[in-house]
Amino acid sequence: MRRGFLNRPGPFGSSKKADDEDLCSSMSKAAIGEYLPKSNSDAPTREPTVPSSQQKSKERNTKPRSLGWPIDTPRTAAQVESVDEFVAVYAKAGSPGLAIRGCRHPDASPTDPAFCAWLSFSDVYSKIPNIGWKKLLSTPSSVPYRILPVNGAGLGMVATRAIYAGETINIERPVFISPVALPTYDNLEDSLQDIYKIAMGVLDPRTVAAIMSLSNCKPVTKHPISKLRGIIDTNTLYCSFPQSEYLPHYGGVFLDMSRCNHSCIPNATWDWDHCSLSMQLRALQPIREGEEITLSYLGHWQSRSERQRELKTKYDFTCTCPACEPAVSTETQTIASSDSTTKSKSTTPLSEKRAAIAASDSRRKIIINSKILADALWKNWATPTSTQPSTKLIEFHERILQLRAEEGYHHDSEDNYAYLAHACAALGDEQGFKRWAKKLMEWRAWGPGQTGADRRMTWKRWVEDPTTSPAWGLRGTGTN
Ligand SMILES: C[S@@+](CC[C@H](N)C(=O)[O-])C[C@H]1O[C@@H](n2cnc3c(N)ncnc32)[C@H](O)[C@@H]1O
Repeated sequence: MRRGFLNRPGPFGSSKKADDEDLCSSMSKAAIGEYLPKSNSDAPTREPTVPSSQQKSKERNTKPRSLGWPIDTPRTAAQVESVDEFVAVYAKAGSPGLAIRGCRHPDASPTDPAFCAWLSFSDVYSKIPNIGWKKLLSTPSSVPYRILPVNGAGLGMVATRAIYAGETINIERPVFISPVALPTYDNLEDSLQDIYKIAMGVLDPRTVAAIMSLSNCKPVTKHPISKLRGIIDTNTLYCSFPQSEYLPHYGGVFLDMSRCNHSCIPNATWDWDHCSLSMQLRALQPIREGEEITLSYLGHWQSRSERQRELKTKYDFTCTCPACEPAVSTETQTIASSDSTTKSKSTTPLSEKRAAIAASDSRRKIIINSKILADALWKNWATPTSTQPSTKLIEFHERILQLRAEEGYHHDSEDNYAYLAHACAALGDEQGFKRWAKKLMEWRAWGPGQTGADRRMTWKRWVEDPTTSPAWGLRGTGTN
């Protein structure tokens, strides 16, 4: 057997945070460099090698404490990008075998059709007991959407009533789960044929028919599994199983959520809950009745040309969302088409469009860079010895909130809200802390399941008594 590599990247494929980080490394940090220390004299004073007991006590008080969710959350292992990387992580995981599990409810018999066929590495499989998956209890009482034809994009998910920002639109289980990368034989399709046949065999034939009716953007060959493979590649949403240290990356196919089309300014996002094996679809913006519900298939902040390239390669379409095709003003269009002399002097629709795209690319670059710089800035600012002005951190995150809003992202700024709340706490500003923390909690981004409930409870406790929050008084002006 040659150890090969089947990788299914995409939204639909890769960890959102990992995507963001990859992008960061290739971009200039100049745009927000002004917020970072310019020289050593700006840096916090270093602790002596052998601290006195007084210094030790000061160190205890100033030692960085975890800021909790959404800033300090465990990261999943990095996505593998090449055959060599996959071979290495696969070996580290102990070269686990593949297992096919039919996921059933506890009251189903082992011969009943499964609601999901789960192709899993044995390292995950052995850690999750096959005792049956409880019925999903928390699905919204009436789903606020229908799957309908959408102009130029096949079928899509369309809102049947107004949906508020942060609202859970749907909670759904996948019908098929598979690792995003697999060891393969020389011929990929031959090696997958038996596996896919067994996997489809554990499902109800109606579920298999529904899977086979999903969209396929890949070429279909004569091979019996070519179409199914294309459907899986087109429709998987990223799911992770942190039970595996090295191979946590999986993709799930969903009968409804996989119908969501892409926008570079999406109005919805998804959160995976590995404990209940379910995906939550959540509104990022208020959505009007009749409006299409969209997801981003990409890490959010690439430039337009990078986005277009990736969408064409992976999903075979050209994006025409407002970020990719910004509207030009009718006034300029009229001038351009009716008066050729004025045209040469005024802004043409094309130059206006180019300028709008360049402005959007530049905002996105600053936003993505701010994500990596935020941690360094916090560490530099949130200490009594910092020489940074007390307003610096607040200005930084308020500026990012403004840029995000200009890009059409008005609500989903949980990291910025959290940093702003912690900055107020560091300055001993109780009201400021409560204001930003409440904004974070109103936004309801804590995610599904027990993890989400724990995150919410932590912030609720901090809001009740901001002096218990981790950053309280770190700038030395609070009660600490
Ligand atoms: C995951 S499916 C989405 C549902 C699909 N439209 C359907 O009919 O089932 C991804 C495919 O939908 C289409 N698609 C998604 N977003 C699109 C967009 N913004 N514009 C045009 N086509 C899009 C592309 O064909 C893409 O390969």
